Amino acid sequence: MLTQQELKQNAAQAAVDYILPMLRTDVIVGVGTGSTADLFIDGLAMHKERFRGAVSSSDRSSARLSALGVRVFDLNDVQTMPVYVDGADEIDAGLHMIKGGGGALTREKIVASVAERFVCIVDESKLVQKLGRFPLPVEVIPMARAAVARELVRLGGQPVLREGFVTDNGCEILDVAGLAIAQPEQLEAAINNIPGVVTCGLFAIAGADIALMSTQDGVRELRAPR
Ligand SMILES: O=C(CO)[C@H](O)[C@H](O)COP(=O)(O)O
Repeated sequence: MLTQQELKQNAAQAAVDYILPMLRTDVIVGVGTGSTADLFIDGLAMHKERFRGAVSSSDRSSARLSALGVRVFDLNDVQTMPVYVDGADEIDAGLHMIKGGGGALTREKIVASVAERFVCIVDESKLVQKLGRFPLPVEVIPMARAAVARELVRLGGQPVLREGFVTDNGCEILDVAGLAIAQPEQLEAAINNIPGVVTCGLFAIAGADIALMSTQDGVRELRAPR
């Protein structure tokens, strides 16, 4: 029986194997944030001579990449990336995700939007029939925290401020429990439209293109049905 850590390691290694054919000395790789992404960074860094560098979605991942000798680029200096690799807190069969457990959701959405392909690395515990068991992180401008929270209650959620946490963008996170996420694209748009919301952790309008999901029987490749 593989532990969750071993499952994460297998998903991360599968992503390294998946992107190896894309690496060239002018290629920049998009890199996510979290414990699974950390394992991907460690594996990726072993091939650092084969690609130019990385754009990361958090100060934490940038520090890990730099410490392992991978050059970290500012997204403003990068026009294209073949791939963005990141974990998720939940993923459904349509490859819609909830992300932001680590608080990096906004930069994750930005870097992913520039990359040609989003490869999600998860262990099978993250696969759900319907998103919403994991409280949805919503990054908010601090002065709008209470106003946004009232709107989230109107949408049926129970927002809780992530105490003592400030994002890399100097903002706050509301973790919203109790949302029935029947239509993830519509809910993502509705929440992102609330004044004061920087972004929400639903990645549904643009979900993952491929998920490498590790199971007790090996890594399964899931593709978005679009
Ligand atoms: O969205 C994220 C961070 O903001 C992570 O991808 C998500 O929280 C999954 O993390 P882990 O791989 O540690 O389970």
